[in-house]
Amino acid sequence: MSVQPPDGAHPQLAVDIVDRLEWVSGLYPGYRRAHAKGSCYRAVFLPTGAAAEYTTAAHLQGDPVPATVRFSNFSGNPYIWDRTRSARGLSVAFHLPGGVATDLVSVSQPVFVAATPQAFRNFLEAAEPNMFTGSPDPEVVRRYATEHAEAMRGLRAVKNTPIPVSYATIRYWAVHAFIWLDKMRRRTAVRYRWEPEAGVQQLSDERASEKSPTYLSDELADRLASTTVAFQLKVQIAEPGDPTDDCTVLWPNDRAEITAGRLLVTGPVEDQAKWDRRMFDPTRLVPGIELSDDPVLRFRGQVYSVSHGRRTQGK
Ligand code: HEM
Repeated sequence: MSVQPPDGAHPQLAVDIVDRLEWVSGLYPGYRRAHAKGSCYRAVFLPTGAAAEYTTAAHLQGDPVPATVRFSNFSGNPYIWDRTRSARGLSVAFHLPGGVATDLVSVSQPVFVAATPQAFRNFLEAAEPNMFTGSPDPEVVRRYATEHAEAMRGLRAVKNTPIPVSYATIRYWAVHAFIWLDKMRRRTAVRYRWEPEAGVQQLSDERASEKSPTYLSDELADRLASTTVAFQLKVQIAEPGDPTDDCTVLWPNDRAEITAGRLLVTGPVEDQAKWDRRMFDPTRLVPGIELSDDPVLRFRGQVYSVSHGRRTQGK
């Protein structure tokens, strides 16, 4: 297992961004500074073997792999109502022999709102609540969007995020490009997506208004008692020239795609507190996978460590 070091470390920017996340969502000691509300579940990943042609990564070959997953809501507020229109997360830790793990962290939108860590810092500055109204100043947000045209697709995705029927009826994207390496060290750029086997299902505003503040975890408990919760791991294969360094840009729809495996969620973990403390880190990789040159991806491990450090010290 390796947590790949970033090319350029930005320790001060990571601290600045975590401070700003606290300002935008509020400070909740002991909780993640983003995706604070969530729960962890046992799971198993069943690889199809289709990825083995492109990567030697141990969890993508053929044998079933035990996994732990965490479903979450985007906000840093752990009490946020589930019927809020905002992104949801699906984080997966694949457990390999010898205590090794590799993580895949995904959200319910295909692109991000910033192409660089610095631009995301500027976005948070624009999203800061005005001290008199308690809400972001629409004029400041508009200015950010004008100055960062590349953010428009991500901002639109945030605005139109569906309110899901269930955590099990959402499509989740890992957003960034990753690099797969085969036995000959040949490199292929890929992007991951979890496709829900239950289909994508969302609530109308009227139906959502009837839902309880915790309906997503309640619904998942009921669903797991009576049926299987499953996702297929779809992997888009880049063609030469497809950008790997920009998580605000999609690759064309006609790129080849493989189904790398099936994730079956089986039930809640017994030790919820232990698993919730864990840091799910998109840069925790195994041989056969490398980080792409996406600066946001390379930065995430640093900023997650700052948040993890604070919350595990009860701050
Ligand atoms: C510069 C960009 C980003 C910043 C500053 C940021 C910040 C954070 C922070 C502080 C946490 C809490 C970490 C912890 O305490 O364990 C977090 C969690 C999370 N982030 Fe990000 N994030 C960024 C980009 C992204 C992107 C592009 C995605 C899309 C996949 C994403 C998805 C998630 C998810 C799903 C979680 C919850 C992980 C879990 O279940 O533990 N983030 N983020």
